[in-house]
Amino acid sequence: MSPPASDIFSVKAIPGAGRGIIASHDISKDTTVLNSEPPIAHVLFHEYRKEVCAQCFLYDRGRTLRVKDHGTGKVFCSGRCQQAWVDHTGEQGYKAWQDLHHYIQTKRKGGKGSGGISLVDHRPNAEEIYRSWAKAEKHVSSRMEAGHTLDYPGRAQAKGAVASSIDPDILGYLLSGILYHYQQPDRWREAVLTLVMHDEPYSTTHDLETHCNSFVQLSSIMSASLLGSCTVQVCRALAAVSSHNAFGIRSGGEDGEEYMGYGVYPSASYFNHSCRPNVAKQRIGNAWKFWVTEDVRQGEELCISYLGGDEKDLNVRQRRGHLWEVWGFVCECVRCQREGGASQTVDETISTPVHSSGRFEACGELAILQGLPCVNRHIDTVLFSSPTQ
Ligand SMILES: C[S@@+](CC[C@H](N)C(=O)[O-])C[C@H]1O[C@@H](n2cnc3c(N)ncnc32)[C@H](O)[C@@H]1O
Repeated sequence: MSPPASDIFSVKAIPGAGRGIIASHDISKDTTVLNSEPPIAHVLFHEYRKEVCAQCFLYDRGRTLRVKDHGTGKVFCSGRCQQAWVDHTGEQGYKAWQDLHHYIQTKRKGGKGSGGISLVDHRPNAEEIYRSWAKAEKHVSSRMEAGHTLDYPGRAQAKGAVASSIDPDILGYLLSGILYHYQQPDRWREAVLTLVMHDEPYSTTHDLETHCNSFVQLSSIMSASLLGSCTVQVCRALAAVSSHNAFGIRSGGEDGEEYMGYGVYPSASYFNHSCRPNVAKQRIGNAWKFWVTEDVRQGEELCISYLGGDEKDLNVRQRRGHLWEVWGFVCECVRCQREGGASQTVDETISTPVHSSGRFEACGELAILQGLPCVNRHIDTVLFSSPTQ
C-alpha cells in the first residue's frame, strides 16, 4: 500500500524534502487525486468521548450522541455506525476496547487520575528513550514470567512525578495501532514502517514515561492472542510516526474550531508542505479526500499546506520560523525560495528552535533497532499532542 500507487501521481525523491508526490500527467483543477484509507491508528480525545462518533468522527456541536456502546464506552451517531465499528473491530478488538474501558474506569474510581508533571522535565534524548523503553520491556517480561498481573510504577514514581497515572488518550492511540498491527501485519510493515519516523518524538520525560506506562498497562490487560502485537517495537513506532505524519481530526472544515483528536493515514503521508499549495484536503468521515486546486502540469509536485488558518498569511521569515519550530524542517517550497532565497540564509533569520536535539541527524537508534531505512533526515520535533497537517 505504501507508497500509494496511482495513475495520477508517483512518489519520488524531492531534493531537501525526502519523498514527495509528483503528477504523472497534466491534471485539471478540482480533480480528486487521493481518497485516503481510514487511519491505521488514531485517538479521539477522552474529553470528546461522548460527542464524537467512534466510527465516522461526526461531531454534532457538542451534543452527546445518542447511541452508546456500554461495553466499550464509545458513542456513535447511529446504530449503523455502531455495527460498522463492531464489525471492523472484530471480536478480539472489541474485547480489548472493553477491557481498556473497564481499566480506565477502575483506575479513575480508585483516584489514580493522571499524575502531575515533574518540575524537572526536559526533552529526552535517544539514550534516555532507549533506557526507559528497555526498563518497561524488562518489567513486562519479568512480571509475565512470574505470572503476576502488572502494575507498572514507572521511573517517575521514584521522583514522585507520575506514579501509576493513566492517560486515556495515549492508551487509546496505542491500542488502535496495536489492533491494526494484529489484524494486518503485512500492511503494518508496508504502510507504517516505511513512513518518516521521528527518533526522539517525546516532548518531555513525562510524555516518554506516559508512553512507557501505557505500554505496560496495555500489556497487563491484553488477551494472550494480542500480546504479540503489544510490543515495545510497535508502541515506539506508533509514537515515532505520529509526530511527522498525523493529521488533526477537527470538527467542521480543515481549520475547524474543535480539535478532537488525530490519526495517521499512511497513503496521505507523502504530501510535502508548500506555502503555496496546489492541493486541498477535506475530511470525509474517518478518511481524507485530496484534490488539486489549480491545473497542474506533469512533473509538478503536489503539495498540501501544513499551516493552518492565519498562519498562511505570515511572511516568509515567520512561516519558515513556524515550520521549523513546529515541524523541524526549513521549508524549501517554491514560494519560500522565491520570497526568502536559499535556506542557508534561514539560520540567521530564524529564532532558536523550541527543541534542540535530533535535528538533521543521521539515522537514529529507533530506525536501526527496527532495521528501517532512514528516509528523511530532516527529522525533529512536533509536540506529540499537536499534529497540524
Ligand atoms: C508527512 S511527511 C511528508 C513526506 C516525507 N517527505 C517523506 O519522505 O516521507 C513530512 C516531512 O516531510 C518533510 N517536508 C515536508 N514538506 C517540506 C518542505 N516544504 N521543505 C522541506 N521538507 C519538507 C519534512 O521532513 C517533514 O517532517
